[in-house]
Amino acid sequence: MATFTVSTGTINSLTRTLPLTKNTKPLFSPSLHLTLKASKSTLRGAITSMSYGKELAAAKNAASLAARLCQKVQKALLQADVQSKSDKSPVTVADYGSQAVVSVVLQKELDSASFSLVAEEDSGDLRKEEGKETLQRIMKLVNETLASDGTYGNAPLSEEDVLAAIDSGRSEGGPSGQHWVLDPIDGTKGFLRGDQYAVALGLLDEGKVVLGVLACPNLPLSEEKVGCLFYAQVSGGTYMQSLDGSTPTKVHVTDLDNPEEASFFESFEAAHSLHDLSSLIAKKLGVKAPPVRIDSQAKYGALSRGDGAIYLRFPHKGYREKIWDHAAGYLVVAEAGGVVSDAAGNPLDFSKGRYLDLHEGIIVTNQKLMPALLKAVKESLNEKASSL
Ligand SMILES: Nc1ncnc2c1ncn2[C@@H]1O[C@H](COP(=O)(O)O)[C@@H](OP(=O)(O)O)[C@H]1O
Ligand SMILES: [Mg+2]
Ligand SMILES: [Mg+2]
Ligand SMILES: [Mg+2]
Repeated sequence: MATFTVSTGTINSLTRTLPLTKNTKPLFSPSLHLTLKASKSTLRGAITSMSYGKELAAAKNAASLAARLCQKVQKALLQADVQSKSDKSPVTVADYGSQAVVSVVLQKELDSASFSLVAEEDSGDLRKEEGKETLQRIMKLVNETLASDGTYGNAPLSEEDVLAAIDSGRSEGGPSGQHWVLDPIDGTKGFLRGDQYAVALGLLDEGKVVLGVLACPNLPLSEEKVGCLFYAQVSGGTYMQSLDGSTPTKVHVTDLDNPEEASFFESFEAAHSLHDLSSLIAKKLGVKAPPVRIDSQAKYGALSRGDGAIYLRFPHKGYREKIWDHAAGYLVVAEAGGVVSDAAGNPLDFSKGRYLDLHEGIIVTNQKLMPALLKAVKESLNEKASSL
């Protein structure tokens, strides 16, 4: 097992050198020391001998290519790239383009007759008169991205092909059969700010997540390199490699058992998670470090390799979590030895369609810290309820 420690200073200078457009912030809070524990993978059992080997290879390809498209757009971020969805969340040409690329690659690599995809975006706004110009830009981006790979670019896609690829994501998922689950850009707000985001792709089989792939283009891989691809297969462990395909390393969550030494992740956006509640929970646990606020499922990826020990997510009342916001991240953490549950300690159930039914929120940590975390969560929720 090779263990290497990256000091906070290194992380800050690393993130400062990211080739981003605006508002690039250090990834980690100044007091956090990031310990990355990784063992060199022998690759035995990682890809070849597993039952989802073909699907995993296709998913890694699809997510990496989609990440390439996103990186290109993030570098050239323009206000005109942003559309507003009817639910008022932002959506960019990169969200649509990424979804189209993943859909096309998976269908080319796998049996397209039985293909089912549960994905965040749909083409509704692009089919309107005012979406025409955006659609053309998406088509160009998708074709350029597919051509850049050499394998998929022989016949350029038409506008109708792109719309159909996006709309293949309308599946409802559910408890039977296989369904891909895609968030083409998770952390769109982070993406727009020039911060963290992820392309998150999972595979459900009979209601269980069996594959998870997270492409995190702005997450440091090492002292020299930025951009991580995490992938996990059920019972196969979690691996991390560069987006351009370096040798994978096996990763594991932290083995910390003292909550006072733990640091915790939460959403950058206060609208997505109750920061006051997580600070109360952290205080009860005795956590000394300030919260590490980053966007997207990059939090699950970072936690899977031991950068920080806890992830707390408590949406405001009434919000319903979607499966694509957690499926891939869940498996990446679970296969790295972590535990993901709702605030009452129940496992997440991805078999109920597009939404997750949850008690209050989502908490993530290692097995040793989970009992103390659950206790602190319960006490904090009770306190919050009695103060209302
Ligand atoms: N009010 C809300 N509460 C909780 N989550 C929300 C939210 N509004 C949007 N989200 C979800 O939070 C995700 C981002 O998570 P994070 O805060 O960890 O970056 C968004 O994914 P998208 O960016 O894919 O839309 C979106 O699905
Ligand atoms: Mg969204
Ligand atoms: Mg999302
Ligand atoms: Mg998204």
